[in-house]
Amino acid sequence: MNISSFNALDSNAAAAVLQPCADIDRWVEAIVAARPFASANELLETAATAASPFTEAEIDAALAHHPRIGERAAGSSAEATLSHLEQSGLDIDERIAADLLVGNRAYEERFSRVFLIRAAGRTSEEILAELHRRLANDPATEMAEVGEQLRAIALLRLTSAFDA
Ligand SMILES: NC(=O)NC1=NC(=O)NC1=O
Repeated sequence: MNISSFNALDSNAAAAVLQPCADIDRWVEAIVAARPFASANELLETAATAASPFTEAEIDAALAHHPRIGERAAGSSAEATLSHLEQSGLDIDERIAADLLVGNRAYEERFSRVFLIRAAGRTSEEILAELHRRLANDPATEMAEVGEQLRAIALLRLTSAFDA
């Protein structure tokens, strides 16, 4: 989509473009309200600022839709399609899949939410190493890291939506 057609959308339609990037109403509404944008980059800057930080409540609500790393996103929603696309580049073999399953479970036990990481541009080994590293985080540190990953995924999704 180009920025001028995004500017011209009514608020609901504009929000529908943004929601699959991060299902956080405050964030979506802040970007919609900041229109018109002179460029896609201006939209991205607004989005980055509005996502710094996401609150714990916003993060936990948004994570409800993220599939586990290594698992196929359920359904055919825009968000599920994006998740699948982002994870399709992962070269997950038997061993890695087993280690991710164990690691995801341990992470969910410890932090009571799904392990979230920007998968695009990372190998499955890097993701497994990050999972093990972050498992050792204290809850507050990990909360901040999750927020950063959610922000990175949202901005990546926005960038491809506006081919910025
Ligand atoms: N649990 C996850 O990390 N999920 C995801 N990471 C991505 O980059 N896309 C996802 O859906």
